[in-house]
Amino acid sequence: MDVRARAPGKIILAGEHAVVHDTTAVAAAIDLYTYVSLHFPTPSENDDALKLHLKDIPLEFSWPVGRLKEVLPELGSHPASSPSSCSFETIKAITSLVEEQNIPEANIALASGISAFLWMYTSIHGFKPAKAVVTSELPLGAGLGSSAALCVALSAALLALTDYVKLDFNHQGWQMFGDSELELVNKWAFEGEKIIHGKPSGLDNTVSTYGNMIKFLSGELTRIKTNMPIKMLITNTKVGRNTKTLVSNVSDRTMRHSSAMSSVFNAVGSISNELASIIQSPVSDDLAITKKEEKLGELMEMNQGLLQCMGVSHASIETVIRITSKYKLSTKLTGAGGGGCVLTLLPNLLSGTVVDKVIADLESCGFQCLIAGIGGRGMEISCNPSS
Ligand SMILES: Nc1ncnc2c1ncn2[C@@H]1O[C@H](COP(=O)(O)OP(=O)(O)O)[C@@H](O)[C@H]1O
Ligand SMILES: C[C@@](O)(CCOP(=O)(O)O)CC(=O)O
Ligand SMILES: [Mg+2]
Repeated sequence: MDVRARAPGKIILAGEHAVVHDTTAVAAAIDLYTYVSLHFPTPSENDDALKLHLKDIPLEFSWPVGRLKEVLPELGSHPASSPSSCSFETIKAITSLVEEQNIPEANIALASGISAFLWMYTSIHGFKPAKAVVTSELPLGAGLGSSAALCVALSAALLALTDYVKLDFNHQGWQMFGDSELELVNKWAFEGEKIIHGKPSGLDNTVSTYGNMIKFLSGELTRIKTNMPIKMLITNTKVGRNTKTLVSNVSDRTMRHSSAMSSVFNAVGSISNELASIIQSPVSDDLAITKKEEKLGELMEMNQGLLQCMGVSHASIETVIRITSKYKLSTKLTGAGGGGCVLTLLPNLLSGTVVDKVIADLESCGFQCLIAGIGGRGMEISCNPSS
């Protein structure tokens, strides 16, 4: 039996980092996905290994199940219905299993994703031989939530082949999970994110699981119904960064200046709440939309100022801000910052010619632009992967 799961990336419209410190953030799924296929070998295949194929890189890893049993003896007996955190000892054991695979130095950032795979796989399926294949349309480590999309797609594919999920195996194409199943997927994905991010808020895995646009506060989501079309230009500065380090740098700054940082986080929370209410309030005509867009743009600029205050902006991000401000457009970083991707609000009445000019200007600096659909589908599963 094979399954294929997909989970979307995301953009954060307001509230990254502050959300880790328990303030509100607003995020939306985007129509770029990570896909995970899972195959259990039949007895005739005579395969006694757990295999992971990262197809886009491309890299393949293989662990004989005997080796997994030897290094992770206490795993494999845990019920998949109650997600648990990876202990310090287990993460050390998993790290040694990953190191044995001799990942090329250029791809070493993948180690945490591979560790998350090993933890989630062995926690849910124990030492059963299998092959997982991962592909992604998302840039990795660029602020669009590739880590969460990987964990959600993995969690969904793994759970789909347990008794905890009821699937329609005759269904052609993508199907959704029920509410309690989605909740379980999200919880396991959060455990995977912890291995990659250290201290995630849970925002990224939640929006990737449920899709749409959400407001998120202290682990709780509220769905947002948008009452206006929102178009964002996503610019990838192509400056590599790592969410775990950036989140930990912000926490260190918070330790040093707790009162000042708490005011910064509060201000971000107010921005997220105002942004969410603007998006949800009814609109009568184009003029009303333009007025709302002006407010949204201003809030994005304010949020960017506070992210700069947290120490997570970057020269490349400032360059995008400078270029887009020539066209009177508002820009903020999205995700953990330090490089990665940047959002620019594109007003609905902005002409295509101007958009083309902005993109040409940005791309002439070596950046890469894309316009993704916002607020779409969450995690889905296909039981007929070839269809
Ligand atoms: N398709 C994938 N295959 C393997 N690892 C992945 C994949 N997607 C994400 N990861 C893991 O997540 C890390 C990037 O996560 P992170 O730094 O949080 O940035 P972001 O989530 O914004 O892309 C990668 O370095 C890798 O360890
Ligand atoms: C910085 C943060 O708010 C978002 C990180 O997103 P990303 O991994 O950069 O896509 C961290 C979090 O919410 O866990
Ligand atoms: Mg991430």
